[in-house]
Amino acid sequence: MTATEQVVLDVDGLRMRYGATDVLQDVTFQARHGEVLALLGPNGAGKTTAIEILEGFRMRSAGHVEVLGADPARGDERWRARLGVVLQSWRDHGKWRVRELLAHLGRYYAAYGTAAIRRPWDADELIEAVGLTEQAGKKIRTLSGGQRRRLDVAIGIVGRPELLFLDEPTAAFDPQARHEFHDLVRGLADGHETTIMLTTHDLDEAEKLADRIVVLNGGRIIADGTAAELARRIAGEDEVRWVQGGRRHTRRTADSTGFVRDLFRRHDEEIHELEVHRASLEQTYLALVRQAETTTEATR
Ligand SMILES: Nc1ncnc2c1ncn2[C@@H]1O[C@H](COP(=O)(O)OP(=O)(O)OP(=O)(O)O)[C@@H](O)[C@H]1O
Repeated sequence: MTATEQVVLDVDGLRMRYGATDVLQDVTFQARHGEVLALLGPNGAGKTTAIEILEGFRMRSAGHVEVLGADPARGDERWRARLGVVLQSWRDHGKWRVRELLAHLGRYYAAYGTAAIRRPWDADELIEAVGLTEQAGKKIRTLSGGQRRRLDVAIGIVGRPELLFLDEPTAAFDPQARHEFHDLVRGLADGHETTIMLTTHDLDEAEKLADRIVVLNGGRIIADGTAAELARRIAGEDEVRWVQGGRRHTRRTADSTGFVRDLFRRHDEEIHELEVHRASLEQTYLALVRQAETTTEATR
């Protein structure tokens, strides 16, 4: 098995029940090594509950869950050192300086380094990777909201996690910080082969970052696939536009990649201004949730 085929997260028939209410029912999905998976869903859908179960912070009611080869309910320190978690903003240690705190927290991971993964991440390299070089010597309480969030991410990855959980990572970011953060996350997945599971309400972010999208609604998975696959489920077809011989053409197709490949094979340099449009993830997501809610109401 190659590294990229390796299943890092394996969830099968997960159920979580509070009293008489199931807040997660029959949740089944997997994530493979180096994948970025976005978990989407309306408020109260069960995202935080699911993630806390995967992180080993909450006991499930039923189902099979395997994270980095272990049951999170029984994960030991060595297992935990391979996970990274970015939750709310780091509010403690306001008097600590950025480099000092990261070097301090990093020391915990030194015992868990392997031949393949040197732990922890060198504090200065990490600070540069998250774009805090100018703030390295500053006290944490003097950082802006966006800088503090970058520090949260740095704290989450200082142990070079193999699997990283990000809970609404860019909620307080300005557009530039968001853009840089997206590059950082893609770099972690592509360059460092970190598997990432993130929750977000920002559908542009999910579309940009995620290799795969899982949509939860009312505790059940209502969709699982790439943004393009989900869009096709709803919209059915992509729209391809191009200019050929001075004329504008438009075609709807369920296989835009195959259509474009064929178009170039047949007409090659005659093709100009090619565009492929598919339903935005936002349109798709809203349609999926609406569809799921209509079905639930009909079966009530
Ligand atoms: N300890 C608890 N006891 C009882 N019910 C709970 C508990 N924790 C969460 N719930 C319920 O479980 C459901 C799922 O909550 P959860 O926080 O997982 O949703 P979410 O998708 O993360 O929502 P949001 O987008 O608002 O953060 C909600 O109806 C919530 O009220």
